[in-house]
This record gives sequence, structure tokens and C-alpha cells, in this order.
Amino acid sequence: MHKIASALTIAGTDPTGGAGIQADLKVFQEREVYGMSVITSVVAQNTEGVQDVQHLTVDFIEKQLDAVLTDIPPQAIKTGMIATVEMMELIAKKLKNSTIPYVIDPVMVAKSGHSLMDKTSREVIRQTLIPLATVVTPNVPEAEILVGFDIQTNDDAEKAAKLIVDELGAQAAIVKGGHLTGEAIDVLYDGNELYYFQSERFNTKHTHGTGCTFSAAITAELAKGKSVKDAVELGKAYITKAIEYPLELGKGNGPTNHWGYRLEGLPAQKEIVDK
Ligand SMILES: Nc1ncnc2c1ncn2[C@@H]1O[C@H](COP(=O)(O)OP(=O)(O)O)[C@@H](O)[C@H]1O
Ligand SMILES: Cc1ncc(COP(=O)(O)O)c(N)n1
Repeated sequence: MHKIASALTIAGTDPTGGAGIQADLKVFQEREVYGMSVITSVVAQNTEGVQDVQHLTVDFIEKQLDAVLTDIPPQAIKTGMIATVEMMELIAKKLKNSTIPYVIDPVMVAKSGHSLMDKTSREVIRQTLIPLATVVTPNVPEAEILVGFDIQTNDDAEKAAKLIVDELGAQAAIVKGGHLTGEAIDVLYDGNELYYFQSERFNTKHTHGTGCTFSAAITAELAKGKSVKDAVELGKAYITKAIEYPLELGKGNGPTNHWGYRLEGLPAQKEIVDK
């Protein structure tokens, strides 16, 4: 028998495998964490956009959650696409008294422009889920909605990360710079310190699912017991290589490359190889 950390993703699907549940499970597998999933919405989408969405009932989502939580309690949980207020309330109820590290990727709009969260939920997520988060990973448009001001500079991103922690009640927040220009800089505030995670910006259209992949990598490292700062450092390295070495797949915004980091390694790769 082998002991292994497990992680759970609660999110929507992508049948082409670049975003959502499918991307999360690929990351968990790559990072040597046992991956589990609860589906909130089934999404007909591909690299060209979202064609349609079917939400599962809250009752059925609860049954999936109970199936996992009563059998294989995960060492970390992430949520991605949670489209409705009722789904948020259910997840808040389930996680309210939990001590399991919890990563929120507050998915609101797909890169293709299709809304993945209804408008009321954008308000409600602030009150229901954000206060339960170990770390929240908004991109710039999502952070702007959460904090209510424009984000154009690193100073703005710092202010937003601080507000998400100090006023909205998350333990940590990282505002991602994928939607800004210049270097790809993400700003983390963990309640004590600000940290910058920086990489070259690659000129590529293969950015489908970057946010899902990044937050799943953070979740995997938290499941293995890393601190938020160390988990984000790993997550940033993983997503950077996944973007740097794109796969020739899809007619639109293609998926990232989950084997990208194998070409150059990650800070913690040695640990895996040594095991
Ligand atoms: N073109 C790029 N080159 C390098 N890193 C990028 C690029 N686009 C996004 N990133 C990084 O990918 C991660 C996900 O960011 P982002 O694309 O903003 O998320 P989302 O998918 O939620 O919009 C962040 O670490 C960001 O800095
Ligand atoms: C189920 C699901 N979750 C999240 C995203 C966001 O990913 P992106 O912003 O890269 O389109 C997506 N397209 N689909």
C-alpha cells in the first residue's frame, strides 16, 4: 500500500481537455497527487469558444460531494466554475467548518467571452465563499469585480490582493497579471507579506485554461503540505512552462502543455525524482 495526498476539484467541464475539471485532473496527476472531481456544470466548449452549458442540480452536486467527502477526504480542495448562487451556498455549507486548504479560482468569464457565472453570483461569491478561502486566484477582470476598482498597474494589483484578504476575509489572494501587458507578474498577499511572481510574457494564443491549470497546481502543492507561498511558486513555474511550450492542438486558443515543465524542471521536481 502506498500513501498519497489527494486533492478535489469542484468545477465545470471542458470536453477538449484544456480547461475546467479535465485540466485540473491532468495537473493533479502530473504533480503526483490523487485527483478527484465533482462536476458543477457540463460545458460544451472547445478551443474556439463555449457552445452551451448545462448546470447539474444542487441536489446532485451535493450527492457527488458527499460521495467524495465521506470516503476519501482530500488534503486540498479547489473550486473553479460555480455558476449559480445555489451552488455557492451548497459549497459554503459543506466547507464552512472544514480545515482543508481551499483554493478559489473565481471563474467568471471564459477567455472566449462567454459568461460562466451569473451576475448575482459575482456579488454572492464575496460573502459566501471568499471568506472560506486559503487562497483566491482572480485574474484582473475577476479581481476588478471582487474589489470594485480598475486594475492597471502592479500597485493596483497589490491593493486588490490586500483588499481581498483584509476586507473580504480570504487568508491569501494572488492577482494574476495574464491580462496586463509587459512581464507576466502575479501579486500574492498572504496577510503578512506581498510577493511578486514574475515570468517572461510569451506571445501565444495557446492560453485556454491557464487559470485552471495554475490554481490546480497550487492546490496540488497545498495537498502535499506546502505553504501558500511555496505552492504559488511551484504553480507559477508549472504554468509558465505549460505556456512556453504550447501543443499544436485546436483551431482557436489551444491548450497548455502539462509536460512543459519536464523539459526544464520545476523547483520541486528533484523531490519527485528522489522519491
Ligand atoms: N502570455 C503569457 N505568458 C506568460 N505567462 C502568462 C501568459 N498569460 C498568462 N500567464 C500566466 O498564467 C497564469 C494564469 O493567468 P491568467 O491567464 O490571467 O488567468 P485566467 O485564465 O484566469 O485568465 C498567471 O500566472 C499568468 O501570469
Ligand atoms: C469549465 C471551465 N472552467 C473554466 C474556464 C476558464 O478558462 P479560460 O478562461 O482559459 O477559458 C473554462 N473555459 N471552462
